[in-house]
Amino acid sequence: MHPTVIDTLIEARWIIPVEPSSSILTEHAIAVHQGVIQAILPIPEARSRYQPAHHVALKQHALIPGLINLHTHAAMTLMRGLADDLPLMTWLKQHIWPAEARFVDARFVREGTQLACAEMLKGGITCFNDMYFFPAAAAEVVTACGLRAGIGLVVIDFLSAYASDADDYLAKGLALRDQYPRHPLLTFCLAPHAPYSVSDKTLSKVMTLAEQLELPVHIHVHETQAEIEESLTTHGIRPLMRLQRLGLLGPNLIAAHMVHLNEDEISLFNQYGGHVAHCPTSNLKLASGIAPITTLLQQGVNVGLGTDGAASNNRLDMFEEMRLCALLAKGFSGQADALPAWQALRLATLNGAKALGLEQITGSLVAGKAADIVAVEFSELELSPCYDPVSHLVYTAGREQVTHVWINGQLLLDNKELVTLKESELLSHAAYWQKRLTS
Ligand SMILES: CSC[C@H]1O[C@@H](n2cnc3c(O)ncnc32)[C@H](O)[C@@H]1O
Ligand SMILES: [Zn+2]
Repeated sequence: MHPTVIDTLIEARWIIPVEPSSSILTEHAIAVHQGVIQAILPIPEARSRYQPAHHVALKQHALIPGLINLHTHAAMTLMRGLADDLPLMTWLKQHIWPAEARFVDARFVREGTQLACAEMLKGGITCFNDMYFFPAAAAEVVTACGLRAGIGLVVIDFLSAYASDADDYLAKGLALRDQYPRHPLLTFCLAPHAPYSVSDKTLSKVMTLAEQLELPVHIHVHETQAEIEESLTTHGIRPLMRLQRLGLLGPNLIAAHMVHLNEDEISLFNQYGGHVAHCPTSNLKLASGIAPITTLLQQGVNVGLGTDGAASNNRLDMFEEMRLCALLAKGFSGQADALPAWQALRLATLNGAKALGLEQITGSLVAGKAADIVAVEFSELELSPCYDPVSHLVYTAGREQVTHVWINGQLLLDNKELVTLKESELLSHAAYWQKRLTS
């Protein structure tokens, strides 16, 4: 029988598909053609069955599904370290929002998002769920770099350089979505910033549009105790109940943070089938608290992982989020098995894909899904010996060990070198913005 011609054959010491079972395949290869995983086979069988245009043999590596950053503000890389060691509301109102009012324009978002894409690619992130001003600039960057993204059609009830009022934000967002019909890498979410910054009237419009256009809704919710107290004072009701009253709870909701929740709220959120973007580092750094992830997972809520923006994390590093979420769940519950390594890996991959409605496309390595693949090298001293590669991935490895990244079958990180972005250009953009933000 003649071998089948394919684009790429990637051989590795281990393949960790994440689905359908928690199995680890040893000395296997992934056959990729036209952006799609064709098969995962033992290396000798793959070699005889396929004739690849590109053959990549990764002898000391594990292949994992691309990591999915379920909540970020990519362009905020340009504000990393601008204001640290502050609680959320002081950080936002006294530092970040004034800086955004002065400096954020389409160029800021383009160059900040490029910087974020570079950092995320180098750390094995293949897909991110973004929420920021000038989303057209982010969409342009994402498509040029070849990442996958959920672009937030942001709306907030204040004037910015991007839009004048809620209707203007929504009109601009919908026009952007119309520019990318059925794009292979871009999806769109309606992104009302938070219950405290978006009025009932605007949230109702978001709900109607989400239903009409079948769009997910991405929003910050119950991030701090102060948010809940302010809502009780202003609306006489907790934010989550307000979202329920406005019809926003449901399987299309991606709720970022969800730190302060009572038992009734967890059960209500679960009944509606919403998704949580857990951001453990940002929640610690802004002193917001620790989200009750073990309880959410026990109830059956789909929980993914996010970094939040680089100005509140300060890294866009999903290896760190995996490790931290597993450790916090143990410490918080007093149970060492509260969130095992396998589950942390699932949160960072398949659960993120589910939240974005992309579970048929990405989040695991199975035939028929897009080839969103990350290679992690295991030859460092601290990764030897290796009894369990998933244990090392979550508890020991870091983004420094990521060597190759494919998205939709396209090689975007080749032996730690970015293929579609120039690091020297990114550094000069960063220097430009540093000068502007400090002048
Ligand atoms: C209107 S664009 C998005 C908006 O969100 C701000 N932001 C960044 N991180 C957080 C966070 O953790 N909670 C709330 N808001 C956040 C960002 O600065 C933009 O203004
Ligand atoms: Zn955020």
